[in-house]
Amino acid sequence: MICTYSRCLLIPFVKCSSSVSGPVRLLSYLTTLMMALHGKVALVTGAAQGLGKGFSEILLQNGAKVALLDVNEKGGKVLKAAFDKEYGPDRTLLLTCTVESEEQLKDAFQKTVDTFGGLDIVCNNAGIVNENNWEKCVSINLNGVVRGTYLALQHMKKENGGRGGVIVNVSSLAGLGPLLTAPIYTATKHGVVGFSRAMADASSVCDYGVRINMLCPSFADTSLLTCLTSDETAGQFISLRGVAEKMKDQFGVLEVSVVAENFLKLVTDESRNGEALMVQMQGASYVTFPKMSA
Ligand SMILES: NC(=O)C1=CN([C@@H]2O[C@H](COP(=O)(O)OP(=O)(O)OC[C@H]3O[C@@H](n4cnc5c(N)ncnc54)[C@H](O)[C@@H]3O)[C@@H](O)[C@H]2O)C=CC1
Ligand SMILES: CC/C=C\CC(=O)/C=C/C=C\C=C\C=C\[C@@H](O)[C@@H](O)C/C=C\CCC(=O)O
Repeated sequence: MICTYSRCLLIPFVKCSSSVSGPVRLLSYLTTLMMALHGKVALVTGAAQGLGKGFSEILLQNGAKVALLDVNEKGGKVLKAAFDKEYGPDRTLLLTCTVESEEQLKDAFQKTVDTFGGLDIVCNNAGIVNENNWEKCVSINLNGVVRGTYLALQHMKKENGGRGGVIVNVSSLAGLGPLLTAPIYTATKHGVVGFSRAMADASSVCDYGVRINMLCPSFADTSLLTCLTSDETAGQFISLRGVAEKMKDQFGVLEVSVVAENFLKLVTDESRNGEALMVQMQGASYVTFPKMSA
């Protein structure tokens, strides 16, 4: 499959451990050179587990170098060790930080650029469900995405000497329609969609050279799903636990790899800007938003 992103082949990653012979290692090296994202630098927030881990892995499999940002230092170290073994120690950079802190996130972006020499792909993925501590949910899910988008543009937009590139902000199906069991979560994800669409239009008009898209998955097989029915995070909506469970059964639960494959489409398809890709069990489709009058 020829990918327009860099006119290279999107080919299955040849797994290569350190114990294999020279020719195989050479093949692995040549394969990496042919990868669609070879030479690209990516940054993923919330990378230590779940969807962020899946996004980071598919970026590595396609040749990118990846900065792994997460507040969970222990989880990040476990993932970094696994990626070092699979892809080599120079392909990833682990940075422990919270997206709630301007200072920490700014420092992480700078360390990424200083280490890898630039920035081409940013995935603002970190997110939580907490209808109890709803201010924290807004702070991470919406404010964190705004912060990560602005910091990404500082480094990526052409007027700043950046290389351009793509930002994928992770929303949800709950960013397109109301999830009655989690109204604050719904609000944050709707906010991610509205903000990202406006920023994509601004980027186009101002010629930043940066595409900004949204990923809107349905329920996916990660630890976040436990928040649907947990007293601590469901808050006053715990009485709707049954409704949440029924919705999950009706919508089904996506494999992380399926969400990651659709994430890669938003990264590599240079025709997409300001678009929301909905990922559901029955497949993925781009959202058609209502046209406003001129
Ligand atoms: N799992 C699902 O059903 C769906 C998830 N999403 C979204 O996907 C994104 C990832 O969610 P999952 O992987 O499912 O959750 P997860 O809970 O498995 O992983 C979230 C990651 O983000 C990190 N994180 C949390 N707060 C952070 C902060 N303040 N700063 C930095 N890192 C932080 C966590 O440590 C964790 O590694 C979220 O934005 C979520 O809203 C969207 C649709 C469906
Ligand atoms: C509490 C959050 C739990 C897990 C993370 C997450 O984001 C899961 C979201 C899963 C499903 C949300 C569904 C929302 C559905 C309703 O809003 C309906 O209005 C359907 C909305 C869009 C459907 C698109 C379509 O098929 O037309």
